[in-house]
Amino acid sequence: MSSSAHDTQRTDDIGPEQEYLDLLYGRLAAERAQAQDRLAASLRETGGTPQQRSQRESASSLYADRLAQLDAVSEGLLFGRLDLSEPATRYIGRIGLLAEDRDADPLLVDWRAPAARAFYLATAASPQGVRRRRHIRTHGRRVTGVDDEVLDLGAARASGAREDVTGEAALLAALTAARTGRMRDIVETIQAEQDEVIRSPLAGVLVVQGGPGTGKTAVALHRAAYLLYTHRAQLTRHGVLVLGPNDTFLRYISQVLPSLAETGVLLSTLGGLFPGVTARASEPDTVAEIKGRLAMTGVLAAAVRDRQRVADLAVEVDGYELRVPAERVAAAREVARRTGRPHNLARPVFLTEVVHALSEVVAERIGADPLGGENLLDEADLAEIRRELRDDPVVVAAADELWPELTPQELLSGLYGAPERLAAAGADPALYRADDAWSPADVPLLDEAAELLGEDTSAAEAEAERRRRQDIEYAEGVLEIAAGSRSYEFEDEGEERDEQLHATDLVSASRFAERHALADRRTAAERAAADRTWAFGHVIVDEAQELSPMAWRLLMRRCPSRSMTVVGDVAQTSDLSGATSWADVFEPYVSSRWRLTELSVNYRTPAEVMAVAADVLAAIDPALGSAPAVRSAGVDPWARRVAGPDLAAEVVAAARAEAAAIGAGRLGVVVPAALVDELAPALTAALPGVAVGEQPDLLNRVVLLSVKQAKGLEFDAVLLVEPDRIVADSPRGLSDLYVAVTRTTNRLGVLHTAALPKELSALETPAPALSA
Ligand SMILES: Nc1ncnc2c1ncn2[C@@H]1O[C@H](COP(=O)(O)OP(=O)(O)OP(=O)(O)O)[C@@H](O)[C@H]1O
Repeated sequence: MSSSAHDTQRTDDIGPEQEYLDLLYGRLAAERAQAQDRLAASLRETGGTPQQRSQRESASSLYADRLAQLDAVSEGLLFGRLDLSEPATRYIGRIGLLAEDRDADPLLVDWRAPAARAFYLATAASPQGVRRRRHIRTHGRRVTGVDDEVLDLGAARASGAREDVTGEAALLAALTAARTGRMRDIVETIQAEQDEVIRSPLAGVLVVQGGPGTGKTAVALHRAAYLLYTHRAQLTRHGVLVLGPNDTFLRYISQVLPSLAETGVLLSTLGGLFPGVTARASEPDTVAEIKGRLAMTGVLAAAVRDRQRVADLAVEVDGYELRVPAERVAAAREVARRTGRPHNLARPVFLTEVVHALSEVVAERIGADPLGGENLLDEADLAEIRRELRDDPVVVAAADELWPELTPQELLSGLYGAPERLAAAGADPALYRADDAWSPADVPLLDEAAELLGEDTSAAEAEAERRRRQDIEYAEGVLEIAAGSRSYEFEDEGEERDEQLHATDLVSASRFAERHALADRRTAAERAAADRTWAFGHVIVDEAQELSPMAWRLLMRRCPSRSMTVVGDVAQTSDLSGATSWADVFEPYVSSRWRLTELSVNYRTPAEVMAVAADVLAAIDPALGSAPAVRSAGVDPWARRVAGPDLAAEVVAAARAEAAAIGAGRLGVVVPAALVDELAPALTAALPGVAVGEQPDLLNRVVLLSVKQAKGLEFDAVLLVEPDRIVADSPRGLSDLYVAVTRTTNRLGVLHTAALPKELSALETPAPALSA
């Protein structure tokens, strides 16, 4: 792709655009000052009815949000201008700014507003009322350049400009810029097919299938920003979840939404979706695959039933042994199970039944008529006996032995740690594990267990009530102190004194406690992160092909509205329990009511590398077509065979050369998982700033990582080591190889000690087209 006459860079237009940018920054500062004043005023106000208080709180959070928004866009505030045939001019930016005279046209149109859409969609063939589209490049508050496209079909044809790409020069600049280790937003150069996905309606399941580098991640994040803008009230209340494959990836994408002035989105991995558990342990892929099977629902249900035991129950109460036979315990269990309640909620029923049985034994012992008549105890006596038994810790402990209250963690570690429990639940013995380290594949199982066990919230409710009383007592104390200190503390401070007089004279302790109780100021995203049962307003899943059926089950529970955006590539699936067909994933939940859309252009990987990747893709599935690259890098990928003992030294030498070739960019050294530890010492000793480890820091210039870790990431250069082992390491090894070769934005080099996998044979003899 090259810049054309149709797409011109103009220097004489910088001055006027700079003036406009100055005007916008002036307006931004004024809006900021206004929001700050309003926030301060609303924070100063106190008192009023609960309704007034809550109105004030929402106003405060509105002003605080606006302030955060205005601060977030100080970089790259303005990036586009449309000259319309009406005639009129429209400036497009990261947020909208109104003129001081609110009736006048807005000074800046938010990129998500309908009025901005032509910026992304207008082409020479379909100009949508646009005469000229201008990309305005800025650095800080300075305009550094403008690129114009005149949307005139004749001119476009004459110049040979591409019609499938908008803002060619700006796009090219974005794509060839050195990577930084953090993904950047693409708001200035969103392409038409991406815009379509971003602005797709909120409802329903939207699946976005696309090859590597087609912008799936970028589009998913911009869609989150768009949906929050368009459905602000609804989505701020319920929250938006963005699910990514691992923590390194989440850090990689973490700047995109803040740079679009959106922060209320929960970014999480599957391992982070069970509050209170950090699930990062690794485990064999085969074990994770078993855990991901839908059959685990049956296993867990059986595991729960297995914890509801039947045996003779014997307790010593008041020096006497009371015994309930196993048959009676079995009957109690049956009554509790028949309630259909989850395990922990059915437990009180079981306890009641057991206590009933015990009370009969007691009644028999102390109330039996020695003359053989009716029992001497009446119903009130029996009720009293039952109450005492129920409160007796010995009785409760004995019942717990048979029907214990369980947390999901207790159920699961109890199951994994005992071969006999695994057998009783019909589970694969491979799930046996001695420690308690949770892996991401455990999270959907913990969630399933939580559903099966239910939570007895009565203790938590009692605790909440206790806290409320404590707060009131505390408030009473505060009021007393305030009353005492009034006379001397605020003598000369009229306003504050008034405020104190109100507090002590007019407000009861309970109202005071209520007013000063910490309001839940957390955002929906923060509250959602702490709440296992949170129902999100929208769920966005990236690298969705990797999720297991059990993981989908969890996600569907978190998204009862089924308002979801799912992006992925079934050709890149590496997890054994991942998906190879979207229909298989969604049909069980929404039957055929999901929409599939495809992204068709690869923005990341250059044509030279895609020529190699195409052979790998064909080996995965000949029916899959690869997305064509939007540009060439002008560098041929290379492969070099080296002797086994020299591998580490060769990797160091090649890494050094590649790092030098990319200047300020980033180099990814992608190796088979087993080689990471082996190569790390040599590489870190020889090159400064090499990142390696479970969560390597991508800001480093050189990163050593496995394919699994490299998923979703990109580097200016990729050095791929021992590709044959990557293929051999997993049944999905070819998909891993496909992921590895498509991580580069520019250069690809391969080092191998064994023969190259045949899918990379294009690297042995450079293809004629490339060597030309
Ligand atoms: N319209 C665009 N303008 C500028 N850059 C873009 C555009 N679309 C995509 N890109 C860039 O292309 C690269 C690849 O995008 P992204 O990571 O979203 O692709 P992906 O489809 O998720 O890839 P993969 O499946 O391989 O992980 C990123 O650097 C992204 O910023």
